[in-house]
Amino acid sequence: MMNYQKYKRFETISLPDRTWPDKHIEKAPIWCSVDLRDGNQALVTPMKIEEKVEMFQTLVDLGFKEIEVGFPSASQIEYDFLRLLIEEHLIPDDVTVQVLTQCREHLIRRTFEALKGLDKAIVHIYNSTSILQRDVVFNKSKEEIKKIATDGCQLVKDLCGEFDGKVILEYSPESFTGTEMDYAVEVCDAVMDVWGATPDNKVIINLPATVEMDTPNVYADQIEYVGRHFKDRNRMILSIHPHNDRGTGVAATELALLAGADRVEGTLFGNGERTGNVDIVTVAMNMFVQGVDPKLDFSHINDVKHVYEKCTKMEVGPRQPYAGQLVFTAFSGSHQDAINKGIHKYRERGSKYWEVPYLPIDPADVNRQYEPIVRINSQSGKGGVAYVMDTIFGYHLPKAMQADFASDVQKISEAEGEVSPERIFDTFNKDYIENEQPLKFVSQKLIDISEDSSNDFEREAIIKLNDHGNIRIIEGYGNGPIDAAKDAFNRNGYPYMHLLDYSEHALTSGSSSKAAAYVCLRAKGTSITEWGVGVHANITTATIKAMISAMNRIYKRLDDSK
Ligand SMILES: CC(=O)SCCNC(=O)CCNC(=O)[C@H](O)C(C)(C)COP(=O)(O)OP(=O)(O)OC[C@H]1O[C@@H](n2cnc3c(N)ncnc32)[C@H](O)[C@@H]1OP(=O)(O)O
Ligand SMILES: CC(C)C(=O)C(=O)O
Repeated sequence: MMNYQKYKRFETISLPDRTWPDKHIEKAPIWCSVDLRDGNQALVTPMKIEEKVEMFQTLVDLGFKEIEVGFPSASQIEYDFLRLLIEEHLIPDDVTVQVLTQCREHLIRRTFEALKGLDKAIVHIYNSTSILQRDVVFNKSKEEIKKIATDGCQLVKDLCGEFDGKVILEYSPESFTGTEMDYAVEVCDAVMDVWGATPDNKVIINLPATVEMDTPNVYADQIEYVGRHFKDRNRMILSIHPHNDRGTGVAATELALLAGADRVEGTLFGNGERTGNVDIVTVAMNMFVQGVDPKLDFSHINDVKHVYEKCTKMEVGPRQPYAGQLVFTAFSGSHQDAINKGIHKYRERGSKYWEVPYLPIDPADVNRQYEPIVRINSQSGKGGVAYVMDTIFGYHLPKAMQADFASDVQKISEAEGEVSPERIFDTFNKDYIENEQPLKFVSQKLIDISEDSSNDFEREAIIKLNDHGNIRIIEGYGNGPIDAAKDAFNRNGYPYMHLLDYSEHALTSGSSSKAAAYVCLRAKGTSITEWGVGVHANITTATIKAMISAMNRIYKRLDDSK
C-alpha cells in the first residue's frame, strides 16, 4: 500500500458561478515561446549559441511574435546570445524578445546592460509568492514578499529612463497555483500600481502553474477568479504559464483560455522543467483541428521536430500528439478498415470537412502524407492489407479476395512481427503473379470469328503455355475473350472450372500502361476456390495469366491435400 496519507490537496477556491465551462476557444491567444529560457534551463546540456540561434530562427518562422530568449544576467552565454541577436540584427521588427530576471538589483541592472540597442523588449521579473516558498525559501511575511515584487518593478521603471527602447513589463507571481488567490491579486495589483499601468500601457501579468498541483478545472477557476478580482482588468494582459506535473498541462491551458487568459507561455513539444512546460504544438494544433486559426504554422511538423531534437538533444516520443512517429499509423484491423473506407469516402465526396474515423487530422496538413498510415502486424485485418496494396502499389484487390490474401500476410506477421509494405507486395507477387508452376503463360492470340458462319461463337482463343515443362498450344471458343480462354482450358484437360468472380483495372502506380486482372475459379466437382492475378499491358493476356495463376494455386491446394 503506498503511503498516500503523506499528501494533501492544496485548498481550492469556491467559484460556483464560474462561466468558463460554457465557453469555447474561438481565437488564438498571444503565444510566447519560452523554449530558449524555461526549456533551455531544464536541459541536461543547455543549448550552445549556434543552437539557440537555430531555435530562435525556427520559432520566428513558426510565427511566434514574443520569444523569451533567456535569462541574460544568469550566465555569459545567455548574455552573449542576446547581444548576438541585437548586434547581428536577427530580431525581425514584428517580434519582441523577452528576458527573465529575478527581482534582485544586480540581476536587473545586468539585464538592462544586455538589452542595449534594442528598440523594444519585454522585461519579465518574478518572485515566488506561494505559501510554501514564503515559508521555506524566503522566510518572509506577505508584505515583505510583496515588497520584493514592487521594488523589482520600481527598479525596472527607473532603468527604463536610461534605455532608449520601449519596455513592456511582465510580472510573474511565481508558484501562483500554490498562492492564496486574493494575495496573488494583491501583489499583482501592487506591481501594476507601481508601474502606472493603464489600458494603453498594459502590464503582462503571468500566472504560472509553476508546479501543476490539481486538476485543470481548478487552474481554470483560479484564472477566472483572479480575472474578476484585479482592480482593473483592462490594464493588463493576462498570461498563463502552465507546467505539466500531473500530465494535464494541455488541458489546464485550454481551460484557462476558456477562463479568460489572453496569452500562453510554453514550449515546443513541452520541453521544460521536470515533466515540462505546456506543449504549444499540441495546444495550437488542437485549435487547428477545431477550425480555429492557431496563428502558428506547423505545416512542416517533422522539420520542427528535427530542429527541436537537434538543439535540445531530447526526443519527441512516438505517441506525442501530431508529431510522434506513430500518431498517423493504425495497426489494428478494424481501425485500418475504417480509415481505408473513410479516406475513400472523403475523396469520393470531395468533402469540405475532414471526417475520417481514427484520424482526427489529415496527415497532409502537417506534411506527413508520405508516411504509411496503415502498418501491418498480427492485429491487422484485410482492410489494412488492402489499403497498403491500394495506396502504395495501386492494386485494388476485389473485396472477396482481400481476406484470402490477408490470411497469407497474417501467417507472416504471426511468425515475424510487423510486415513492411515491400514484404506485403513481394508476398503478393510470389503468391499470385509469379506462381508459374506447373503452368506458365507463353503467349495468346484472340481471333474475331464473328463473321465465320460455320460456328456459333464470336472469338477463338489460341493459348500457348508451358505445362510441366512441355509447350502446349490449346484452343477454345466463346462469345468473349474470357469465355473463349476458359473454354480452351476446359476442353483440354485442365481443372474444369467455374469462373466465380472477375475484375480488372488499369495500374496507375508505377507501370501506367499495364492492367491487373483478378479471377476467382472453383475447380468443378470440388469446393476448392482460388484467386489468381495477372498483370499485362493487354487486358486479355492479363486475364488469361490470372486464370493460370488461379489454376496453379488450385493444383497446389490439391497437392497439399494429398
Ligand atoms: C520557476 C522558474 O523557472 S524561475 C527561473 C529559474 N531559472 C534559473 O534559476 C536559471 C538561472 N539562474 C541562475 O543562474 C542563478 O540562480 C542566478 C544567477 C540567477 C542567481 O544566482 P545566485 O544568486 O548565485 O543563486 P540563487 O538563484 O540560488 O539565489 C538564491 C537567492 O535569491 C533569492 N531569490 C530567488 N529567487 C528570487 C527572486 N525571484 N527574486 C528575488 N530574490 C530571489 C533567494 O531567496 C535566495 O536568497 P538568499 O541568498 O538570501 O537565501
Ligand atoms: C518565471 C516563471 C514564470 C516560471 O518559469 C514558472 O513559474 O514556471
